[in-house]
Amino acid sequence: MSVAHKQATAQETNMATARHDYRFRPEPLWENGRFVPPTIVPIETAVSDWDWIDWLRYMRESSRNPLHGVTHMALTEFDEIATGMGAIFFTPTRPETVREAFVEKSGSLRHSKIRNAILKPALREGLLTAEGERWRQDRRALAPLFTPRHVNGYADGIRNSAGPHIARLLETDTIDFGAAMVDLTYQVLSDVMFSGELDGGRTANLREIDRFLSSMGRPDPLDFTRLPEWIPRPTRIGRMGIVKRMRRQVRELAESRLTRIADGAAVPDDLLSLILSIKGDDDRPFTMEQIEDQMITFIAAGHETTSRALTFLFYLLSQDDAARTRLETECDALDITRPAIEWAAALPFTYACFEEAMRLYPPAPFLSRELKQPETLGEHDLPTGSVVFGSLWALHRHRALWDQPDAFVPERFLPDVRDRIGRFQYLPFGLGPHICIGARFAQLEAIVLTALIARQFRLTLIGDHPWPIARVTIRPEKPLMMQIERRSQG
Ligand code: HEM
Repeated sequence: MSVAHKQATAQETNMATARHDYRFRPEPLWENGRFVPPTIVPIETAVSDWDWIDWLRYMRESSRNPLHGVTHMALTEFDEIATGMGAIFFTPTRPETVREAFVEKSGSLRHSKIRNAILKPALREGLLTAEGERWRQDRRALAPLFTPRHVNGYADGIRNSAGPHIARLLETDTIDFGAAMVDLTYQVLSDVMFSGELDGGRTANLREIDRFLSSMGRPDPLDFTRLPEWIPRPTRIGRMGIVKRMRRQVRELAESRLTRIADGAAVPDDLLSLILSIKGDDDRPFTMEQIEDQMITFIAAGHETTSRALTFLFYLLSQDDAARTRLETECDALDITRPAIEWAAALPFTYACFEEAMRLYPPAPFLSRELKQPETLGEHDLPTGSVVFGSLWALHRHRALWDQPDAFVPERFLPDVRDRIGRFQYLPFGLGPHICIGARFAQLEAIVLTALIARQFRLTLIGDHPWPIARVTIRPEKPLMMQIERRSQG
């Protein structure tokens, strides 16, 4: 019996007697020789059949875990439209409609209120949250920092930074692997972007960032209403202290760098120095506010995403011996004296595993927008204010787009068959004008870190299977406990 069928049966039983059981958690299983990790069981009834109790429960559960907001209909049919609580919600899942909405007609979209409510208090006018002319100018100014030439230049920096951090983090018997990956990607980013000067490598800072991101990423129930953004959200009160402290640290570092530059002293050749040297459209350098916003944004957008992808990748490998052996064999054969930029080409299966992990657990799962003018998307005429919800979770697991949609099948991403996957059905880095500016950096970093870890260590799950929960990123709900076995000297 397929997972979808099994889950459907469980649901039907529930539906006969009660409302949707948001607490139901299926067991992991093997299906047609493939590992299927436990995953969210979506609500089956059509939104049009819901009464206000269904809506209240849906809002409460979606606030606790936004993955519960993805309905069975979104996973099985194309372009779900729902009306409720005075708003229209449109979830494009036909790849052509996804392209139409986020590329061709992206000019009709703005970031949604809920996205702004979650991200803006901390990121202010950083690239992830800015819009209109401000965003256009900043994107143009920052784009050169992420060209292939620049990112390739970071490759050996990533590799040199990662080695000692991996040794420090994984030289132990058991570990919360998710936390270790957050630590690792933060340290690598901090080294490459700020030459490790941001916090002098203090993990206290890291813990704060982690706490801040996990609290920031949870929508407040009031975010689902039409109440204006300036009305304080109860669950967000008290979180801003962390943001203020981080901003102060970032400003102090930027100011001390600027002083050193003005004094003619040598400064590290890193991303911060580049940000401090770029000029906007008006030929002026970024203001201190802009620098703070962009640096906080790069920290927030740049380390958690990659760490989640690695966390789920190593979890999936820990369950699939054949895939793990193949990946280890490939990584063992790698000549690590070669420049890191050449590694990806030598590791096609490893890269396929990374892509498949991001299909099953897209680190940034939702592209949340609303219409700023009436627009036709797919077959629907939508009024101003309609929510356009790009659900990478639904797209990546859509029953009509993927074979064995919930199973771990890395081979589908191998180079000889990769082009069978439609351009607009797999979008871990988003699409359109707001496509991830750091994608190339993340791909490079992920392959380097995966190869270095897999050559030296083997991880075995010793605790519960991870239950995916969406905050800003998809993360395991509880610590992902792994046993570590040393394989080689690296
Ligand atoms: C596996 C790692 C990553 C994933 C899956 C990822 C995913 C995404 C996605 C889906 C978006 C689009 C959001 C939207 O349209 O609402 C995005 C935007 C963005 N990402 Fe990433 N990201 C990753 C790594 C990074 C890194 C390493 C950086 C920087 C160093 C970064 C910086 C940004 C920024 C600044 C934006 C906003 C772009 C704009 O609106 O112009 N990301 N990312």
